[in-house]
Amino acid sequence: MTFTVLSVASELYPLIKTGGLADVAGALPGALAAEGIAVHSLLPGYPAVMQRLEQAEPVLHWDDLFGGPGRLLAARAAGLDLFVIDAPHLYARPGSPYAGPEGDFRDNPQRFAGLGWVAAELGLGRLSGFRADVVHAHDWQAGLAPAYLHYAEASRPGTVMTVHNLAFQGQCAPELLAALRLPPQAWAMDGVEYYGGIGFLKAGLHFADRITTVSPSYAAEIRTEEGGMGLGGLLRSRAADLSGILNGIDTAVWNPEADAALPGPYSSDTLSAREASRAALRRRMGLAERPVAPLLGIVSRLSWQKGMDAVLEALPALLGHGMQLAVLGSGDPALEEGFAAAAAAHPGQVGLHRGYDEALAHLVQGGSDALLVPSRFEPCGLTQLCALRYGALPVVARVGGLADTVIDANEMALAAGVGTGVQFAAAARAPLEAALGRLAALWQDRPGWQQLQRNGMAADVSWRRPARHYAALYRAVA
Ligand SMILES: Nc1ncnc2c1ncn2[C@@H]1O[C@H](COP(=O)(O)OP(=O)(O)O[C@H]2O[C@H](CO)[C@@H](O)[C@H](O)[C@H]2O)[C@@H](O)[C@H]1O
Repeated sequence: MTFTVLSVASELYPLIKTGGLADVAGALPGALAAEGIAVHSLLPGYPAVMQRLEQAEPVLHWDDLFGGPGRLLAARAAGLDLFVIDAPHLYARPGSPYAGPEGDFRDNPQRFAGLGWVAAELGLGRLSGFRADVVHAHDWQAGLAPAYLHYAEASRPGTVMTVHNLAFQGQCAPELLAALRLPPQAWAMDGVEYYGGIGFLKAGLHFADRITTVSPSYAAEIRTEEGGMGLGGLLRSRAADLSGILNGIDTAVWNPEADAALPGPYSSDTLSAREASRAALRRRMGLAERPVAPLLGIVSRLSWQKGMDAVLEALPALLGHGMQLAVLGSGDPALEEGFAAAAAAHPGQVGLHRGYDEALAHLVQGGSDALLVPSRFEPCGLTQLCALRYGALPVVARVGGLADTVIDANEMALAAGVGTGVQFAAAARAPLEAALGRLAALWQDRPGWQQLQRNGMAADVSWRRPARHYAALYRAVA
């Protein structure tokens, strides 16, 4: 019989995406198919999702799904097998899946309890003809699924909880316990209680059979007091069940040899053809033609996590090396303003595109000489993987998945011919400045630089290896 996994996530590329979670949830099913694992993805029926469904068929109905009627649709879209929760009172809101103009939706606890509860229903076999061997919950939005499955006190599938970002934990008031269909005994340290409230991620981390996060280094970091962000103790107590599995990227979506967002294709054998992408990026970002020093790119949420304040602080040093900066991002208004001011003060040298633009993200990867990722913490990071594949040298903070995926071009690595980028100590001005100095020195040796590009482009950043790890984990918990 086919081994089946129910993947539960609040985002799924290409249907709905605010960050890397969507990329992972969208790419893993295809990669797992090669391992003989069939994945069905459960997600909320936001308008953007409902519009894209093919062959949607109602298969379950509830009169009261956390405040209104709901249906479960079995559907396909973008080559994925989906279960979509059609519950307009919870999900029929345009824009972000989490927030409106006034901030986070106040009923997010009910909205994502709905996601976890339907996951548990499916896991418990309520839909005839569907049986999951494993329920895989991603991030806090799916965190209650393992709790509902536990409290059902019935035969249940294995459960896996994956942390994509420990900073987002999903908490709500204790008074909601009954409204969220959690039994009274759930109100305990040994249950969903978390610092006096109900913790969605805490619940998932407590009840899931296995916990994963998206890199081995982050798996170690989150067991520390500081990296644990309040959950370090729990994660230490579950250390035996916690592992890190690196993310991959979809190498069909991210392929410089066939990318419609680039002016032309290139490969590691035809690096000179990359020039056209660099010229296009310069035009797009209003940057001067200036081949004397590397053009640095950023594709990022502009946030504290991503260390973008350090980039602004190190900007004089960056410009002092003659480097240029092309920034694609949005987020924290103060940081957006900071980069806008920098672009205004240094026309032709600093370019900014505020907002989210998928095609431009590809052009930044294809046109930059190096990609800056100075995160304070980074569970895995996907943009540095894209950079490796596109021949942009990743310049990354030595944290989490950035430390695990980029080989620092230090002397030994250069001598061994294995470097792929530059690492530096943390998201602070001085180490970043030092890293820029090293980058400028590497740039002086053009054949050496091209070797680093080729090393990066030869790295396997696909989902092949990670999918094997997930498959082994699933089979171990089923
Ligand atoms: N302005 C913009 N325009 C277009 N595209 C943009 C963009 N800004 C960001 N992106 C894209 O959004 C994704 C961001 O993914 P990341 O993994 O880098 O970070 P994120 O913090 O969202 O994910 C969290 O989950 C993922 C998945 O596990 C972890 O890798 C990560 O460390 C963790 O913080 C990438 O695909 C990137 O190209």
